Amino acid sequence: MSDTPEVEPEGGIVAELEHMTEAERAAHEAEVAEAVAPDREIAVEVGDTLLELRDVTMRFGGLVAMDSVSFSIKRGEILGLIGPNGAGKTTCFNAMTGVYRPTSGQVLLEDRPLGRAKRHQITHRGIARTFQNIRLFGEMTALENVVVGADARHQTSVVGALLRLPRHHREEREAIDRAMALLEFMGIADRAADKAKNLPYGYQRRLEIARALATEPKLLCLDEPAAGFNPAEKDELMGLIRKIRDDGYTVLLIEHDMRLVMGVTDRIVVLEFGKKIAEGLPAEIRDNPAVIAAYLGVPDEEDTDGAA
Ligand SMILES: Nc1ncnc2c1ncn2[C@@H]1O[C@H](COP(=O)(O)OP(=O)(O)OP(=O)(O)O)[C@@H](O)[C@H]1O
Repeated sequence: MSDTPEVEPEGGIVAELEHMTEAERAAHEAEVAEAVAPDREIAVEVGDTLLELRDVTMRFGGLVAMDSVSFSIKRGEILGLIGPNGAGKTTCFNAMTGVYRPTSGQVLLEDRPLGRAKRHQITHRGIARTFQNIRLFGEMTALENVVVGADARHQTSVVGALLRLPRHHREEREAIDRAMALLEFMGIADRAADKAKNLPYGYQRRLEIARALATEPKLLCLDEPAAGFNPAEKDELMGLIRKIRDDGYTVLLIEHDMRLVMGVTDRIVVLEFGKKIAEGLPAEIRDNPAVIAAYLGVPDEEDTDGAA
């Protein structure tokens, strides 16, 4: 982030796409997918535990936002984290990403406790997240926002950047190429050169995801990515989340829209008043009496959407 380059999108990539044959386009899409998931061996180990919460408790004064919560996320899965408002879902993300340190209990990534690791160290270890309220650099272009995300992975030092050493140049070029591939993967490459603040809302949400992916995370945590979306946009987002997983990423999803959650997740963990009340396959969760009771009297998602 010390030396954010002036970033120009690759010459006419979107225009080029329009003139491609079907075969050329398929080959190009495969290239994009390859660029988006550079660490393909992650897919080989699908099923191992990637992240584990062990009896995590999070207190704020007298309020217990998480009460001895335990669950794990397996590599290659899409895990849903649901629960009524105030159940502790975002607190759970915050405890996993170094925003808060658990009052007690442990978060382990690949069997190693996160311990006292700071946010940037946790990003380096492989956890990336988006936020309920969009947090982009509004004055930067879409492409620059993603390049800044990729900066978290750079090897070169500040001195290297200041002296414009060849290694710095190479990394800068690679970061721009990968950022462009990420924008394309998320379907927003046509606005790469626009300032983030001028992008339509749906583009901003997808840009947040592209930026999180730029850090090459082992685990991508999405906090209500469909907030404010209409049904068609939600369907598109479901497709994107599946595509991200199919590219070898593991996804943890907080979402209020039950149709989206049931339609895209492999497993679901349910919180209520800071406690885990259920865990299982979407069909099991849908029929679980404790879950149904937790949601009774809670406004329908159609009413709460857009409020985030
Ligand atoms: N920094 C904080 N200080 C005090 N209380 C907090 C803090 N962060 C969260 N809480 C409280 O912890 C509880 C859980 O909040 P959290 O935001 O995790 O719920 P949530 O399940 O994400 O809710 P929503 O669906 O509304 O986003 C709430 O009662 C909230 O007020």
